[in-house]
Amino acid sequence: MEDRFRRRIDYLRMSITDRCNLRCLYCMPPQGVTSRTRDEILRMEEILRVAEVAIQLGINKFRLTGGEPLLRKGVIPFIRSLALLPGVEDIAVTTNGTLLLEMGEQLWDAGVKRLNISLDTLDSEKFNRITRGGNLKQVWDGIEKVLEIGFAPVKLNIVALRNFNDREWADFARLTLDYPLHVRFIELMPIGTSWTMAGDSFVSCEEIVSVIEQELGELNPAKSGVRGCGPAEYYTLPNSKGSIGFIHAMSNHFCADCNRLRLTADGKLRPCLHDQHEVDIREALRSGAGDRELQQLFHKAVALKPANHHLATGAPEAGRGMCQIGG
Ligand SMILES: Nc1nc2c(ncn2[C@@H]2O[C@H](COP(=O)(O)OP(=O)(O)OP(=O)(O)O)[C@@H](O)[C@H]2O)c(=O)[nH]1
Ligand SMILES: C[S@@+](CC[C@H](N)C(=O)[O-])C[C@H]1O[C@@H](n2cnc3c(N)ncnc32)[C@H](O)[C@@H]1O
Ligand code: SF4
Ligand code: SF4
Repeated sequence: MEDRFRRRIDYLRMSITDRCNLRCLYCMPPQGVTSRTRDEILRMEEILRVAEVAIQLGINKFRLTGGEPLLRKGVIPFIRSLALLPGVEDIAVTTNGTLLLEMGEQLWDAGVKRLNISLDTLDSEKFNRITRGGNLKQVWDGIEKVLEIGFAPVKLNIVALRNFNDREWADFARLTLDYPLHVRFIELMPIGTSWTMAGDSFVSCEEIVSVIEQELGELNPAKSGVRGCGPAEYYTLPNSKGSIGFIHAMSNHFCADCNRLRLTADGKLRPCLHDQHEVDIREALRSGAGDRELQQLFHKAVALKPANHHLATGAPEAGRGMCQIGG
């Protein structure tokens, strides 16, 4: 599919649950968000049907996210079925890593070969604080486990936060010397819970580059690139096993290259992360709509894609938080 700005849309990010076992300060309120009822959430067979229709329209890359996607009951058989659909070229998962130690092997066997794992600090006490209760060792053991299994690339997502992880950027960068990890610094976006904290906590990727270069020397653009469908720009340190990526969603947005649609856990096609428009596909699925009708809903969503987000100039709230939309 192509949108009205001639962008090719071939990537669907599917939020398979709005629930999470962590409560990251910038993503969720302490009590969590009110989850949709079981009936409101798409069943696994319904999500698979959406994927089939997406494939008919040229979408061949899928990402499972949430909430915490590995909490969703039936996620492994679902991935196995998704991987068997003709036309699927890439299945990736964005996860907080808490369940990787026990689920890594099953994920691999089901057909996932690469993972993005959120990890905002290498300090146990700070990790516990930012996630409101998480255990760093549990996540780190999971990371070592998936590296051992052979997942590649394994990417770490680090939301850059002033007065929180601003002394750790070089430590994260150093990890790439010892491990085949792709550490990615993400600019904090004002959405949901982080709407109010973005002003004080925001750090630009430019600043992170300069801090890392002061400590570790010049970063070079990654020669061979890093497999992925997203907007990160990758650099390397000499003799590193991994790379250092930057996701500058705020200071220099990448919307001109936007390639994606989202499916929310409650069955809405979402044209843009930062735009309230949504197209309901759940009712059509449940009232027996045929492929053509479902395809039309995809076309409707693609037609609603904005040229870019307007966060810098005071865009209206996204309407829901990252964990609900599928960040
Ligand atoms: N502005 C914007 N930011 C996004 C979008 N999708 C993801 N992001 C940001 O990018 C971060 C990393 O996303 P991931 O889920 O790891 O996926 P990715 O980096 O796009 O995926 P790959 O390159 O395929 O590995 C998210 O945490 C968001 O902060 C998007 O559509 N728009
Ligand atoms: C919403 S989570 C869902 C998947 C999974 N629970 C995880 O944490 O990886 C997806 C990604 O969104 C990022 N994220 C959440 N809120 C954000 C914000 N306000 N700005 C930038 N990234 C954000 C998280 O750090 C995480 O990497
Ligand atoms: S960022 Fe991921 S792990 Fe953290 S609260 Fe949001 S959904 Fe949960
Ligand atoms: S903010 Fe919207 S237009 Fe920009 S990259 Fe994200 S989804 Fe695409």
